[in-house]
Amino acid sequence: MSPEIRTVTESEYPDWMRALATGFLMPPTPSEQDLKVRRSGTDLDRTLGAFDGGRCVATYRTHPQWLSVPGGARVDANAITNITVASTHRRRGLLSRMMARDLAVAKERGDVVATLTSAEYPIYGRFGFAPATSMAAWTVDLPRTGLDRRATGPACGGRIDLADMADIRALGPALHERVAALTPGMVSRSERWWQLATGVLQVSSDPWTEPLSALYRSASGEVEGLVVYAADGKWNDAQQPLNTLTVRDLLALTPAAERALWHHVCSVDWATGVEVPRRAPDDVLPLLLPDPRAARTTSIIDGIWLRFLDTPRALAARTYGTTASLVLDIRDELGHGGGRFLLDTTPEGTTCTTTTRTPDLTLPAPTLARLYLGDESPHRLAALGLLEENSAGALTLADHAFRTPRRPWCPDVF
Ligand SMILES: CC(=O)SCCNC(=O)CCNC(=O)[C@H](O)C(C)(C)COP(=O)(O)OP(=O)(O)OC[C@H]1O[C@@H](n2cnc3c(N)ncnc32)[C@H](O)[C@@H]1OP(=O)(O)O
Repeated sequence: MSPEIRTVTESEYPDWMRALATGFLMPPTPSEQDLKVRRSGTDLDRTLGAFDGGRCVATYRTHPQWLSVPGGARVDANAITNITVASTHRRRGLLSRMMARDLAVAKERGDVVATLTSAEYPIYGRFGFAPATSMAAWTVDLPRTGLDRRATGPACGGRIDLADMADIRALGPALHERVAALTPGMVSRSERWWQLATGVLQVSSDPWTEPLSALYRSASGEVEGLVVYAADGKWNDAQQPLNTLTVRDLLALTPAAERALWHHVCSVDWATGVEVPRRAPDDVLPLLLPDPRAARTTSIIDGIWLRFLDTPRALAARTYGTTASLVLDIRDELGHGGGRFLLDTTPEGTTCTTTTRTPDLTLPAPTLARLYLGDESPHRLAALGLLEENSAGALTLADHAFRTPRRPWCPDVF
């Protein structure tokens, strides 16, 4: 008999957690404390398990989320996480069954998109997802930056103040929301997210050490940025400091804050390197340095993966770079996001409605997901055979409409 897929009950939760830890190749038995902390962040109504002979053999969980889109609006997202299938039950369709069930529920609930961050690239394309943001890892060779190490603070009238975790907890959430309104691709951070980031809640599988932090305040005293970083404490045999700082979070509301915070991190005594694991590929970091070659991108990978549940609402929620009228024929093999839509966007507003008009562009829903937040160029996607131009000029128009001045970015993995 094939395993039964259903929501998980309170008494089954420890078994579900054991299956999750096993699937992620972690020590399978969570401590009582870990169970308590993880349970407090789990909505059992949105937690699926597959059960075979009374044992949990697959896990799947979702939580509510908003996703920031170009122009600053937010769309409701079904954020998917904690997916595992036991090695004894892999490739028998369990993920496919859990995904089909959950996407239908999310659509019914009225979510506009589903989101996830993917453990491995090949898993989710078949379910209509595609990467909508990119994540770059940067490494900075501090002795080569050419920065004036005598400089002590921002030149623009603002100031940097050292902070502690209580400051970050108190001031971070509002700052994050303001930055998200300017940054397509960012997703909501719950109170729990801030508690985990600042050590109020801790789980042994993700050990937390208290980081260093600082705030940027504008000349008028307003908090416009924060940075959170940790040092690795390394020295060489000749008793010379060789610390590498790892930036856990850097949020900047204004260019002045962004410049000041990078300058601060790149000027800390004892530090010879800075690692920045999750930034946009077009981050201004290198160009802030007198020698931009001191900052290298060490990897660029996919960030947030997106699939449409309500395509017209998603398209109407964002703003566009130019006035455009485009008929998009969207193919979605699993349903939920397909159809032919007329996207009409003017400075006064945007509408997106079902139409029978001849299409200007034909594309699968995952291709639209790549375009949606502005990370990709329709011309590039057409060159890859992922998008078809049906009327002359439509590609160029779509390029001007969909691209954003700076690439979308999501600093979070969930
Ligand atoms: C959002 C997150 O939580 S990301 C974390 C995802 N989890 C993991 O990576 C943990 C380790 N991996 C696993 O637990 C499992 O391999 C899973 C969950 C990725 C896949 O579960 P399964 O039940 O084996 O998937 P299912 O049988 O439904 O596969 C459906 C299709 O996807 C393909 N597929 C599934 N996983 C993978 C993969 N990792 N790489 C490539 N193809 C894959 C299957 O081959 C199958 O293709 P087919 O229809 O052409 O035969």
